[in-house]
Amino acid sequence: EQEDTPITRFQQYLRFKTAHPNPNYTAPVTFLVDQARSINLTTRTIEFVSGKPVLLLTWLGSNPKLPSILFSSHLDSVPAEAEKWIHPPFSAHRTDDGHIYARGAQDDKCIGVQYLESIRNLKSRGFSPLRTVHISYVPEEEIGGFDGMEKFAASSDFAELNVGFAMDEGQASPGDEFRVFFADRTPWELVIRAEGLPGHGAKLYDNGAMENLMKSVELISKFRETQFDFVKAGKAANSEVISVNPVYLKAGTFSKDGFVQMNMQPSEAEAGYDLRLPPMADPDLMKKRIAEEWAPSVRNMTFRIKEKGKLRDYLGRPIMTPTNDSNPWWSIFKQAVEATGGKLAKPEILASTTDARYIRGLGIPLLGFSPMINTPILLHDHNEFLKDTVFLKGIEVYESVISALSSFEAETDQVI
Ligand code: MET
Ligand SMILES: [Zn+2]
Ligand SMILES: [Zn+2]
Repeated sequence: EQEDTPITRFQQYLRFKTAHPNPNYTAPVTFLVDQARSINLTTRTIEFVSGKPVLLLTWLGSNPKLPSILFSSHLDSVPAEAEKWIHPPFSAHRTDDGHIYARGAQDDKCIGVQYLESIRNLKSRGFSPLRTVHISYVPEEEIGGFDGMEKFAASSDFAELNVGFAMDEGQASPGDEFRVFFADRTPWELVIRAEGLPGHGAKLYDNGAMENLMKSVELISKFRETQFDFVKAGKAANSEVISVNPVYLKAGTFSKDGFVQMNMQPSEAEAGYDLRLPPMADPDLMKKRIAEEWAPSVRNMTFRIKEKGKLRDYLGRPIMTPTNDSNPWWSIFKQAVEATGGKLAKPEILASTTDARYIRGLGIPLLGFSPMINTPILLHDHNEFLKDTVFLKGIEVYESVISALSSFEAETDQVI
């Protein structure tokens, strides 16, 4: 018979095949509901979009009138190329030295289970919260959160939770200080496209689609380099500059079965980019540069931007959570981490993007935090793993954080 411990429960959760493009949401939700019931949390599943459940767990506080605390994580994962891993990505294989390999081990199934395990421990010690504690498990984060947190955060169900402070995923720390994030960069999907006359493969002529696309690709690479130079010179963190990385190229005279006519210069060419803007960036300036330099109509070019989030909240402020004494939640959080013997690194902007932006966008303070120290940053990489001891330490950290935050007495009705 298999033992039932925090580690085996983590492994069980890791084994659900939650990778896009076909994440299994049913099985992990059933598992989490069982776990939640075993420690007497109330459970509720809301489907804003059919087949894409949001699971909400609640631990009622003794003063439910006070604003509540929300801990969130996402159910889904990015794909994994199984054959390139040393252990299958949904095996949750645990090596003799305690490394647990799985897609999602760091991003972000660890926190999903740690929230529950820490509440299990707090309950067994007889702790009861003053403020209500909610835990949410949301779908679709890895493809933008549109059918997940975006809809949940905009719903009356969410408003009724009266959330005063929230936490969501962060990132591993290779050093021995925990990392904490007060803002995310905003993602844009950028597609630039060129059209031109097709031509014989042997002909030199101007304004072909490929020619024009390649010119833009070069310009974008140069811009990328200038941003990266700031990072390399130590003048800015990765997350403080604008990143623009090519993710696909599409051109060529192809037949349906993949045959390419090598002596044709094609009439259409397209490139896709992942572009991320830090909260202080000027989106209009970026759009101007794209329109005038990267996809100018004089070179027969067009572009599309899909903005997967806003840079400003409803009051027009950059979407950021204060990490100083003006934010009492920050001080409580910091002390709670330090009470476990942990140290916090200087708060950062997250280079990638999480569902946090939808909650911060409502004016609710939120910190991104995944308690993993002395751990290489492996999210979205091959061989993602988390060490068992690091996972267990994280449970202890959340016990401290959840008990401290949920015991905070002051009314905090003002928007921070
Ligand atoms: C692009 S929306 C966010 C999806 C994912 N978390 C990322 O940062 O890429
Ligand atoms: Zn994530
Ligand atoms: Zn991710």
